[in-house]
Amino acid sequence: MNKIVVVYKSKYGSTKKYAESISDRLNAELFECSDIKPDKLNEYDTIIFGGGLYASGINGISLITKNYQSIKDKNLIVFTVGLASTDDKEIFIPIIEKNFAEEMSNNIQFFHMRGGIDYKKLSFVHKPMMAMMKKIVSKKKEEELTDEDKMMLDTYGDKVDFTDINTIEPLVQFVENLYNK
Ligand SMILES: Cc1cc2nc3c(=O)[nH]c(=O)nc-3n(C[C@H](O)[C@H](O)[C@H](O)COP(=O)(O)O)c2cc1C
Repeated sequence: MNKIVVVYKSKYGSTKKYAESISDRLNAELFECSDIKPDKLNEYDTIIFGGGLYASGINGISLITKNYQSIKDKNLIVFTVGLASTDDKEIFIPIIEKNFAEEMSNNIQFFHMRGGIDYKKLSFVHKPMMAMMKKIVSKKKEEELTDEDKMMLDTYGDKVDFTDINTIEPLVQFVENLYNK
């Protein structure tokens, strides 16, 4: 019997929302990252991991990278959730390069979804981080600003929610195709 698991790490809830919908659609078991022991991953033949983006790091991704050798023969899927627009997939190349060794990134299927931010709810660690990022970006010349920088400056201090559950569809179809071959 084929088994699928969805594991997620979510600080403010966007990644959790996507992970729950993906597990519903695929009839997959669902775990918050800290509720699953690495050994348990061996029970599944498809592992879907989702994590929020924090300063280009993927929250919780060490579950996959640290245990890669024992899970590398499985279907591995990682989805990220961040504020940045997902229209241009090129912007995720440096994020993948930062988080994974080349062998891993060649063997993992990636998907990117959009999250949100509510500055009022940021933790005591994240609030000054965002203030620092704003300070750095504000010093850039207009022509040096990336789309991501502009979006951050436009939404700084506010509450924005770009989550769109329909954007799980490519991931869901990818996994369904694995089983319909
Ligand atoms: C300190 C901090 C750093 C962030 N860095 C990034 C980033 O590098 N790229 C990005 O797209 N979004 C970034 N975000 C936005 C989060 O990824 C976004 O809020 C996402 O919805 C978080 O998902 P979660 O609530 O499931 O953890 C950052 C947010 C905070 C608070």
